[in-house]
Amino acid sequence: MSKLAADDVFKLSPVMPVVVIDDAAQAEPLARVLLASGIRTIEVTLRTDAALDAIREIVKTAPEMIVGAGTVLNLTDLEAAIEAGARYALSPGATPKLMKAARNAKIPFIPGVATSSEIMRGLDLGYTHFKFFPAEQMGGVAALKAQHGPLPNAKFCPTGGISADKAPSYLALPNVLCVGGSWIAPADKIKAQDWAAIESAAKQAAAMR
Ligand SMILES: O=C(O)C(=O)C[C@H](O)[C@H](O)COP(=O)(O)O
Repeated sequence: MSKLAADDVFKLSPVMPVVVIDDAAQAEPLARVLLASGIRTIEVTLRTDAALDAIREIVKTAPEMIVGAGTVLNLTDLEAAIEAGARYALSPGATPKLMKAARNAKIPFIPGVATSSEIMRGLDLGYTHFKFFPAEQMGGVAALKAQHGPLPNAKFCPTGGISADKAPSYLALPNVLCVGGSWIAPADKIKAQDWAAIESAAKQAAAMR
């Protein structure tokens, strides 16, 4: 399978659903309902014991879904994500060690940043695409607007505290290619298998931009 670029990842969908999956059996129906709603990608956070199995399950049962791994905190997580079949990896932050090593990885790695210095460290190492985390708490739309002046080459997927009503103002910014969030498929709705609620939020998200 050809390697995606970070730019390709950011252009898959205006909204990247960030999910916490407790039971890998929920992965296939979740991927199916997102695909049917027009969402082609999903970020499975490596926060649960079931996460890697959930990624494997999606790769096997819903191959049209482009699955990424979130909460990739170190090289061990990155290797595990690649082994499970993730097509990209994201982190809430990034250590210099992880950013340096991940440049040669088989999948694109998207570091998390919250300040100008963190963005500049990433740019120095050749990264241009970043997760802005936690977006709302770190200044939201106004902060990203301010970063665009001095750092126009940095592109962002803001994530953290974003909801359906807040997403459009992020997506209108020139340095934002997509937004991430758990509001499309929150953990309680996945657990309850409330696919109808997830479908309705996903359809609304797919139509944004
Ligand atoms: O686990 C990670 O890799 C993260 O970076 C954290 C998630 O992106 C946020 O937890 C998004 O969640 P909401 O704020 O509920 O939309």
